[in-house]
Amino acid sequence: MLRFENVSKSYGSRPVLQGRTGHFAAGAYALRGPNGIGKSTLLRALAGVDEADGGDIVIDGHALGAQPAAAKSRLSYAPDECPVYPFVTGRELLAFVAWAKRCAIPDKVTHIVERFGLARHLDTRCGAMSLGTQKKLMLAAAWIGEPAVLLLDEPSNGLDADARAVLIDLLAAQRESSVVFMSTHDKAFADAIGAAVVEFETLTDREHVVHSAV
Ligand SMILES: Nc1ncnc2c1ncn2[C@@H]1O[C@H](COP(=O)(O)OP(=O)(O)OP(=O)(O)O)[C@@H](O)[C@H]1O
Repeated sequence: MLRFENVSKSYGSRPVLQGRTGHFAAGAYALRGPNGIGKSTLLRALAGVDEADGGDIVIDGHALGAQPAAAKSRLSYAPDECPVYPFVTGRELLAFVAWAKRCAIPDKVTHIVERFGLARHLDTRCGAMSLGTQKKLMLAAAWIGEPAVLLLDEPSNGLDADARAVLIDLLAAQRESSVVFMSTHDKAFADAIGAAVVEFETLTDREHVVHSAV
């Protein structure tokens, strides 16, 4: 479902990703590694948000380079910090994501919005939301479009205890049918989801990784 090979990325003359390779079947995976090693950079490259300099990325059978629209329609990405426009309301953000994915907002997302207690914030501008509320909104949006691959950057960061429990429940269910590939320093959260630990350093072309964690 998620396959990437020899992914590389530099910022200026500084290489951050070199030869990162991984194959992942449906399941949940907790990407671990020290601060600054490149986890967020890898997730952005896999999402096509920040284009890789080299390598191949395939999302649910679609090459991100050759078929970007098809590949992006099969993935969702929730960044750690929300790059949302401050003047857009929560409702407008969800509508925008649905428009970008050429689909309606599914009942499941409406249900997630309710479970996160987001309904009363939907007409608030994102810039006026707390960081935790913005985070919940971005996470709810990740369920739009029935993604085969969910790329989540530090998904438990900033969530209150109730929202964290809801997210654990959602991801534990989602891993049965999708790849949930998330960076996290939160071991208890990853364990509660039943996520397999993937050390960033092991994602190399020297050690060809094939993971299955359902
Ligand atoms: N847009 C950018 N421009 C220049 N350098 C960047 C940029 N984004 C990230 N970096 C650098 O790339 C390296 C990897 O950063 P990244 O955020 O991917 O690490 P990380 O493993 O996710 O860290 P953390 O665990 O702290 O979230 C860091 O040295 C960072 O300073």
